[in-house]
Parts: sequence; C-alpha cells; structure tokens
Amino acid sequence: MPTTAKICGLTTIETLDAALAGGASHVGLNFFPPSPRNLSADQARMLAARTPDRVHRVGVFVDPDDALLDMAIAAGRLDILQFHKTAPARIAEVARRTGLATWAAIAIKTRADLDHARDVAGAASAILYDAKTPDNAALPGGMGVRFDWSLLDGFRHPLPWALSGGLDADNVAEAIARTGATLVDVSSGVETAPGVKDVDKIAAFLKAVRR
Ligand SMILES: O=C(O)c1ccccc1NCC(=O)[C@H](O)[C@H](O)COP(=O)(O)O
Repeated sequence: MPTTAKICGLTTIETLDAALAGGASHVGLNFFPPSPRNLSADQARMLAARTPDRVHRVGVFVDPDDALLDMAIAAGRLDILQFHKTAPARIAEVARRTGLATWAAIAIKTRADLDHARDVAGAASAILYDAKTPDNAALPGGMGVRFDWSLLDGFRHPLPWALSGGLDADNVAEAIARTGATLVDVSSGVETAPGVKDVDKIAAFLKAVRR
C-alpha cells in the first residue's frame, strides 16, 4: 500500500496549496492556543474552504472542551479529531457525541509508553505515534523530536496507526522502510521557523514519501 502523508499545522493558503499540490492525503489544522500554528475560526474557515473533500481535515487538540471542539469542527469542516494528552474516556465521549473519527496521539520515548496504545483501543479509531517532547516543553507535539523507531518492532498495533515525530524530507523514506508506516505526519520538518511552513520543504517531503 503506498504511504500517504499529513502535513500538520498549516496556517496559510500558499502552504495549504503546496500540500494539496504535492498530494497530501490529510491536512492538520491546529486548535491549541499556545501553539504558533493555532488557528482562529476565520483562518480555519478559509483553509477548509480551499481543501477538497477527498483530503482529510484533521483538527489537532490538547484536551479540548466542547466549545472549542464545536467551533473547530464547524469552521474547519473537520472529519478527523486528533487528541494529545486527552483521557481515553474523553476521546470516546467526543467520538460518540460528534460521530467523527478520532486519533489518539501516543507520546513515545520508551517501550513502556507503547502500553498507552492499548488503553485507547476501545476509544479512538486510530493511533498517531508521536515523539514525547521534554517535560518542560511548551507543546506536546510539533517540536521536531524523533523517537527510536525500533521501539515499534514486533508491536501488535491495536488500531490503524500513523508515524510522527521529527520526520523530514531526508529521513522519511528511511522511517517508512524501517517501520512499515502507511501514513506519516510532519510539522516542523517542513518549516523554516516554528509555525512558518515552507512550500519547497513541503514539496520535498511529499516527493520523498512518494518515492
Ligand atoms: O504542532 C503543534 O504545534 C502541536 C501543538 C500541540 C499539540 C500537537 C501539535 N502538533 C501535532 C502534530 O500532529 C505534529 O505534526 C507532530 O507532533 C509532529 O511534529 P514534528 O515533530 O514537528 O514533525
């Protein structure tokens, strides 16, 4: 199965268009106010309006309340909700209430962290394996941190999954070959500064995924 890609944390029309032109299967819209990639309702509406329905619109959240979710779902025309630092019961509740697909981000640093993947098996529809950011980090994702891909060796994935964390155009082919990922996710690896996506880096990343 060919690997597909999510470009996460898009904030401008120019970079959204680069993701779409390069064949991204998913675009990530961020709704975590401390993030440099956070979107207002108006920004999300503008980006979502340009995104064809064949491309999944993934909302990125950190333990959100219902008001934030409802605003983001409507403005971003979201069809997938991605949760960081959110309890499995809360993810299940949101899935029931909204009827949308849900991804649970599992922060990985050691093999023991993979146990959390089993905790979300009955709650989320898919897992995003992401690198654990440092304890004092401002963000639980989007920091270009990579985890040891060999930790996934032999792991019985309880749900469909995607690979994330520190990917870029130079390492994504190796990451796919090493892990067998069929969906990869990138944010800072296609930026020139936190929150500043680059059209050439997006194109190079998507080309490397296709190769
Ligand atoms: O990107 C953010 O600012 C962010 C903030 C809060 C929670 C999650 C966030 N990003 C989630 C993503 O899906 C990123 O693409 C993923 O963590 C990989 O990021 P990177 O290592 O920079 O490619």
